[in-house]
Formats: sequence, structure tokens, C-alpha cells
Amino acid sequence: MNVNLYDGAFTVLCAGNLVKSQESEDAGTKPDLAQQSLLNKLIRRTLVENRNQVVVLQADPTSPLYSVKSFEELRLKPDLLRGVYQMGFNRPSKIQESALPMMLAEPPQNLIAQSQSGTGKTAAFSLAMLSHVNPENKWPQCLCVAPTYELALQIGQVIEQMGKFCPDVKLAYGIRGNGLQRGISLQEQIVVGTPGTLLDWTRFKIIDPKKITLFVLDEADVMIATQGHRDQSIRIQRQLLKTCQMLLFSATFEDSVWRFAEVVVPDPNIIRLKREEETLNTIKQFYMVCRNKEEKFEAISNLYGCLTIAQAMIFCQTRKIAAWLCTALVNEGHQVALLSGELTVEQRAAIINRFKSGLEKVLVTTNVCSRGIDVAQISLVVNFDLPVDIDGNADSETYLHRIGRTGRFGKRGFAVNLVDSGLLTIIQEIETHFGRKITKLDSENLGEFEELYH
Ligand SMILES: Nc1ncnc2c1ncn2[C@@H]1O[C@H](COP(=O)(O)OP(=O)(O)OP(=O)(O)O)[C@@H](O)[C@H]1O
Repeated sequence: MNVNLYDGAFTVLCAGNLVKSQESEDAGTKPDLAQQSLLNKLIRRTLVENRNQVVVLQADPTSPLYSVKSFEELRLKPDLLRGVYQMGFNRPSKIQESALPMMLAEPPQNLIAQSQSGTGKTAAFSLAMLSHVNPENKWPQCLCVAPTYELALQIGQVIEQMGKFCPDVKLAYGIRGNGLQRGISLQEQIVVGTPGTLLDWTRFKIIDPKKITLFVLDEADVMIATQGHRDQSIRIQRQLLKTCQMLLFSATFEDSVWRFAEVVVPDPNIIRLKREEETLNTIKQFYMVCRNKEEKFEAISNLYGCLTIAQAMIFCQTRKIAAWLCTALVNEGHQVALLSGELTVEQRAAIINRFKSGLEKVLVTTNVCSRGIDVAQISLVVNFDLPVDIDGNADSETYLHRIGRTGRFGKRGFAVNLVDSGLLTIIQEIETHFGRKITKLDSENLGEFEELYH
């Protein structure tokens, strides 16, 4: 596998790679989807478990439905199979079982696939592209569009790794700063890049769109959230031949994604793997009434022994409170990590990875920052502030996201809510919403909680 970044590309990449979130992390702020997605990729080393059934809707319901339980069944080129095994993949993931046979079918089939981040989509289409190319043909045959150049690079790395034993297959990055002269024709068979650059490259005939036989659009949900990307992607797609195979991937599937997908992928097969529901079934919930942040801090200090038995996450509503709490805990001699939106994506990934590997037991964070973080060993979540929406009502969905991280895979989990005395109605709202009791804790029965927790 050979990679061509062209002159100066890395300088540009590094300069733009660590872009700070300009967004405030206070209540009501929407997370930056591309950053979140990159963060997820940087902290993930294994597949995300999912016990839901894959749902397959075929374009032609009369054709037989194939699914594979092993990579051998796909009859891949031996060099490619070797690369797959070297990545430590023993068998296809749940979504790959159905998606791979469809992606590798003859005649080619179009596919729209949706499953949450970490279920093996990138690996699947990387394999499809590597399997698809004819290395003897020295021109681009597979075009893969991603929302940002950081995400394009992540995909490229998977292709490089998987194609390690395919020396004749070459990869080029179509990303900003990777400027090529008009009139130059690329020789690499696989091109991964962002919509703007790839559109320019097709227009300037650096890539001949009529010779593209496999088109992949990754992270459709992130793509349409970025101004201009939706239209650029469609303009690239329109230059391709009708016979070109089209694949589209997304982690979520709102109506807007679906409408976009239907434009980009004609006559599609559809594969969906529903996200595993977070539940409160195995989580014991408590609350403590506190008059101010100092009392909340005191409550955390009293509970500290419990926080560090396994691992704990403490959620604050704003960055400012998170930073204050972290400093106060450190001043008391505790070792805690702070995950804050002021950090670059890579710095955040480093903190999460340290936490995941157990180097820190307690992670203080805000909501925006921590979406999607999946740490199996968290057994206690503390809501330093209860999640509320802009109108000040209980935000039950966020509550579930936060505390649903504990008590996974049959383990027991605990949640402690620190409630401002004036906000007791929010606890009642949450109790009613989920139909689960939230037990009051005070200094008198803290011992009982500790016993239960141990
Ligand atoms: N068949 C497999 N066996 C074992 N590990 C796998 C398999 N397929 C993918 N993985 C690994 O699981 C992790 C998630 O895979 P991948 O990145 O392909 O998922 P994704 O759905 O594309 O998620 P994202 O959109 O966040 O990248 C990666 O570390 C990848 O190397």
C-alpha cells in the first residue's frame, strides 16, 4: 500500500488539525458533530457491543439475502485477507455480516447503512474499496468523501493498515492544502477527501469521474450539518456514471439524513442496526439536597471513597463550574481529570484514554464534552448539576445519556444527583418520567449508601 499526500500536505494538516471548539459548553449548546466523531475515533480501539438485530431492506426483495460469519466466505484477495487478520479482526462485526456481501456483490449494489459509531462501518467500506480496485489500472476507481480532513485522514489510516500487503494499491488524500495543478491526472486507485477539494479535482479532471466505479459517502449526518457539504457531495455524485456503485454511511438517521441519502444513493439496499437502548433498570438512583456549590463539593468529598472504588464521572452544567470543582478537588489532594471544551480534540482524546485505562478514577466533565464516551468500568455517575433544558425543565434525555453509562452489560450502577434546594421539582419530574424511584440521601444514611455501593 502506498500513500500519496503530495507536497506540503502534512504542514497544512497539522496546522488545522487541532482546532479549538469555539462553542461555549454551557447549557443548550450543541456539540460540534465533526469534532465529536473525530473524538470517538481517537478513543476507540474495539468494536462497540450491540445486541440488537440488524434490519435489512433489499432493493430487490426477491434476491437471496446473504450474510457471512467469516471473512473467508467473502473470497477476498489473499493479501487483503492477511491485512484484515493483521488488524486483529477475527470475524465480521454485526453490521459487516450483512453489509460486506452486499458491498462486494456482482453486479454491484447500492447501499445505505446506518449504525452507531464504533460498529465497524469504516472498516467495512475500506475493505470494499480495497477489494474493488484493479491495481493494474493506474487511475482513481474509488472515491470516498468525508466531512473534514481529520476524518478523511482517519479513514485513510484504516485503508493503509488494511491494505498493508497490497503494494500495488495506492491511496491519495483529496484535502485542503493538497493542491494539485490542473491537468495532472492522479494515478492512485483510491482517493479519500473532503467534498470541496474532491469536487475541484473532478472538475479539473485531476480525477475522471466517469472512471469512478465505487463512491463512498461517510458520516452523512455530519456532512449535512456542515454548510455547503451537502451540495458539494451531490455535485460530485452527479458527475458519476449511473453504473457506479454508491455507498452511504451514517451514525444517525433523522429525516434530513434520509432525504440526503435518497438523493445520493439511487435504488438502495438499506441496512440499519438500532442503537442499544440505554436503560435505568440496573441503576440505583439517589439524590442529596444542597444549598450551594460549596455544599455540593462537601457532598462529593464525603462520597469520595465511593467514587474511587471503580470509576466515576461527575457532570457539571458549565465549564466554569467543572473547572472550579476540579480545582477544589485537587486542592484537597484528590487526583481527578477534567474534560473541558477548551481542549483540542486530541487533548480530549488523551484525557479520555488515560481515564479509560484507569490512570484517573474520577473524571469531571460537562455534557457537551462527554457525549459518546463509553467507559465500561464506570459504576457511579454524579450529577453535580441536574440536566435542564433552556426553559429550566428536566432534560430527561440527557439524564438518561449521562447515567445510562453506568450499570452496563448487567453490572450494577449508581447515580447520585446533587440538587439545589430550589430545584427539587426537577427530581420529581425525572422520577415520574422514568417511573423509577430516586432515594433521598443525607449525612445520616450516607453509611447505608456506602454499604450498598461496596
Ligand atoms: N470485524 C471486526 N473485528 C474486530 N474489530 C473491528 C472489526 N471491525 C472494526 N473493528 C474495530 O472496531 C472499531 C470501530 O470500527 P469502525 O471505525 O470501522 O466503526 P465505525 O462504525 O466506522 O465507527 P466510526 O464512525 O466512529 O468510525 C475500530 O477500532 C476497528 O478497528
